[in-house]
Amino acid sequence: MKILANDGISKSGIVALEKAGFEVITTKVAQEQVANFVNKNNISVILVRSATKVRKDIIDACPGLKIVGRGGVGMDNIDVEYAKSKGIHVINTPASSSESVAELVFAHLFTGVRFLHDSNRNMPLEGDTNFDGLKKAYANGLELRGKTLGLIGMGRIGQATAKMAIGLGMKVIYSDTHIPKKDIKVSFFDGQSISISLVSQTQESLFQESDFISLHVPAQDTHVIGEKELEMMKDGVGIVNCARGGAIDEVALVKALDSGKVLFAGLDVYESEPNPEITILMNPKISLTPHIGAATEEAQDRIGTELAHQIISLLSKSLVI
Ligand SMILES: O=C(O)[C@H](O)COP(=O)(O)O
Repeated sequence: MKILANDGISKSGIVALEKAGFEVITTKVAQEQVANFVNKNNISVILVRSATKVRKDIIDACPGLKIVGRGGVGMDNIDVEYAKSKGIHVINTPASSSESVAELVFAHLFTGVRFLHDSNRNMPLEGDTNFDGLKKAYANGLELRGKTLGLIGMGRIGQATAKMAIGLGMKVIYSDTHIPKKDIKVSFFDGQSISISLVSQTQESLFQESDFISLHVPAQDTHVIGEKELEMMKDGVGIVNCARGGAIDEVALVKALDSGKVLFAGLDVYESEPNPEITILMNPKISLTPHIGAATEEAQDRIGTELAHQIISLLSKSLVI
């Protein structure tokens, strides 16, 4: 059986799949050529990340497809129900990247409270005498310790973020209509652990109480944070979005950054991806990354291995012929 890993797959995934007798093709096929390539090469399994879309058109055009695999969490680039209705198995790897995304959330938080994104751009070149001026400009940093982090969404990534926040000495609050309460267990290097019980609260109260807010929601049809929600927040709040672009109204965010209502934003995802708006890209109060929450060697290694195991297991159960 042939597998097209169109957005790449880790070496560990390739090794496991090849060991099981699959041929893994990692050529990047342009979106409009995917159906043609799949049919021409008798591809049975297509593996994607967020870049390649597996929509109805591809599913209809490729009757030989048996499995669509998403190396990652969000399935918004795949017409999941339609694929299933055609007898195609759709799999993803929801647990593999939580720690990596949570660490990126903190990279943005630390960046925001110490202005790293701005100071990196402005450090004086040779002969420039403005070092002291910059020292003054970035003199009002904040500590995360002791501050309140509000998490919108308490799934796996929300929980991993909560653990790190608790480890740093932050107070964690959250809002998630699907998870009314959650015990967060933080384990330390010496084997000891603590467990903290959290209870979901309304988004409104979370907006009012949080010093920093991080989003952990799937793709949305409507904004979770817009003008009205921003108004409810504390003055000088910091906001991080490593979830999905549509969760924040970027026009309202830029306005709130300009007015000083929001101190900084850390964005890994954008309303118009892969070409974020220039007002976002040029904003000195936004720390930017190009949708790299899951882009660590460790996460991709786990993702590749998990995809391989799932594919092999589906076949061994004779679910896919
Ligand atoms: O949903 C996910 O898993 C993340 O958004 C990562 O997407 P990526 O695999 O395209 O990096």
